[in-house]
Amino acid sequence: MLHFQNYINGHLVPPHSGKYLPDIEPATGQVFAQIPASDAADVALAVQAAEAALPAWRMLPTEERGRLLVRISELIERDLERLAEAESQDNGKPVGLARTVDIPRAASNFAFFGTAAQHFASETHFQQGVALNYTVRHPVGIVGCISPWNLPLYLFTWKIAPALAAGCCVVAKPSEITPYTAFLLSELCIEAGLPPGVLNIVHGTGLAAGQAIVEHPGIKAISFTGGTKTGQHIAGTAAPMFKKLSLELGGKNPNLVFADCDLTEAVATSLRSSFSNQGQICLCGSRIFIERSIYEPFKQAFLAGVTTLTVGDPQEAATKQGALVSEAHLEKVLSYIELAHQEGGKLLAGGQRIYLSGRCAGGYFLQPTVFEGLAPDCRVNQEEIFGPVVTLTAFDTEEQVLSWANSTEYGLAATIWTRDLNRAHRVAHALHSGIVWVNTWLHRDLRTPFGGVKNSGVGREGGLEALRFFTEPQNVCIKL
Ligand SMILES: NC(=O)C1=CN([C@@H]2O[C@H](COP(=O)(O)OP(=O)(O)OC[C@H]3O[C@@H](n4cnc5c(N)ncnc54)[C@H](O)[C@@H]3O)[C@@H](O)[C@H]2O)C=CC1
Ligand SMILES: O=C(O)/C=C/C=C(\O)C(=O)O
Repeated sequence: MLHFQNYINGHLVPPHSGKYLPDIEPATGQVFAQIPASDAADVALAVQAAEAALPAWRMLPTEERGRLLVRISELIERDLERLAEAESQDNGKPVGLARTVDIPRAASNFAFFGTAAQHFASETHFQQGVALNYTVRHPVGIVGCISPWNLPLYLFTWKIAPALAAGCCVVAKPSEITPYTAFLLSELCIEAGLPPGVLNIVHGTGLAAGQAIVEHPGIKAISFTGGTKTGQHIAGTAAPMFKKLSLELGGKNPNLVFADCDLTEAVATSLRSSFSNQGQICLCGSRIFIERSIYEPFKQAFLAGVTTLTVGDPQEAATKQGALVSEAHLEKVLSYIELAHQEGGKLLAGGQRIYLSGRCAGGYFLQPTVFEGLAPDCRVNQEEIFGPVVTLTAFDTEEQVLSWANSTEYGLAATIWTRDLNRAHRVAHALHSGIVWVNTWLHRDLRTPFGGVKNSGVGREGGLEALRFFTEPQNVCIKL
């Protein structure tokens, strides 16, 4: 049985309470590790360590901070295979996905922000003969980074790397459901020579460790990715304390397929945007709207594609769909499948839990599921399911599909499939969505602003936006 520890003040330490929580492998349903059940006492120690480390870290030349981040990135690349296997075991995702997407992206996050900070310039405002204003961007101080279970190391490092690059010290908490790679990261930070206290990783539940991070008065900003309800709760605690907040929350993303698209490409990418990571990505396109004249050909090709998505042991190379992250999450997704039936949906594919044999007999597997015939305003088409369940709906006009696409409380990402450039721009601008992809999906350039509107969040991550979030601008005005 593995035993993970907290990473506080440069050391791997047990939780103050001495208590541990079980970490379950979703593919088997078996406990494979114990994780610290940390609480406010551990968070207080982490903040103390961060406070001690902050003066030296913020004064370190940007290039030197960058060198350390690039070193961590290199160590992640060196350990790619081990990290990918750990991620797959902890999360249930196919190991091939962890190897090609999750872990390389975690390495890129550190390499990108290690160098991006060196290109982060501040503004001057010159009034001829009157005054010169210049802006200095100071690190916010100690910041809290709280991440979810769906892309564990990918999203954990997406927050930590810019915070460190900006000169902040960090108290971070990975999801208690997928803590493994965050623990391995602490070992790599020690090996890289990151000064003690600069990054502290506290494991435990949201209610104990997470809440303590949000409530600690020494922590000046919170960067959070997770469920919209949790984000709302965090904002309720942090906003009255005047903490800076970056919230990346849920999505119910529309995928708009126009008749003039490249159908083969649209189908292939829609299969990915529907079912990658078992549909557990906030960017997945769970509502597919297809122009009526190509509805049938799209549907037939899409359903043929679904039959190729082998569900199986995440460790096996042939597996395209692994396990859902937990039994509770599987139950939640199954309850939406039941709801889809009640709301009058016609099941086109999947819809059932899968019971594998052998090693994975106790795992949380679900068939990729497709419905049609559901009203755009029904609960299944309005609420975030966060699993391998999508709906197909035919539309007649651009106006109609836009009103359906914009009809949810979310506004994270949207995809448009068309060869008409004018339409692509027009529809993109009319979508209430932080991110719009045209003829692609999850094409990422780490310099771009990342985040949503409406209940999908507050603020933006990525590139300069992240560096701005982790710094406070100070204006200095000199009379000329
Ligand atoms: N936007 C996204 O990408 C994600 C959305 N979700 C959605 O949220 C639903 C619930 O999933 P959960 O695992 O419960 O996600 P969650 O939002 O509860 O968990 C995300 C992180 O927040 C922490 N947390 C929970 N309560 C907290 C609190 N009071 N203070 C501080 N930190 C806290 C958790 O420990 C975890 O590290 C999912 O079914 C899915 O619909 C879940 C994960 C990611
Ligand atoms: O930054 C990305 O490329 C993806 C981010 C995905 C999420 O925030 C999510 O699924 O929660």
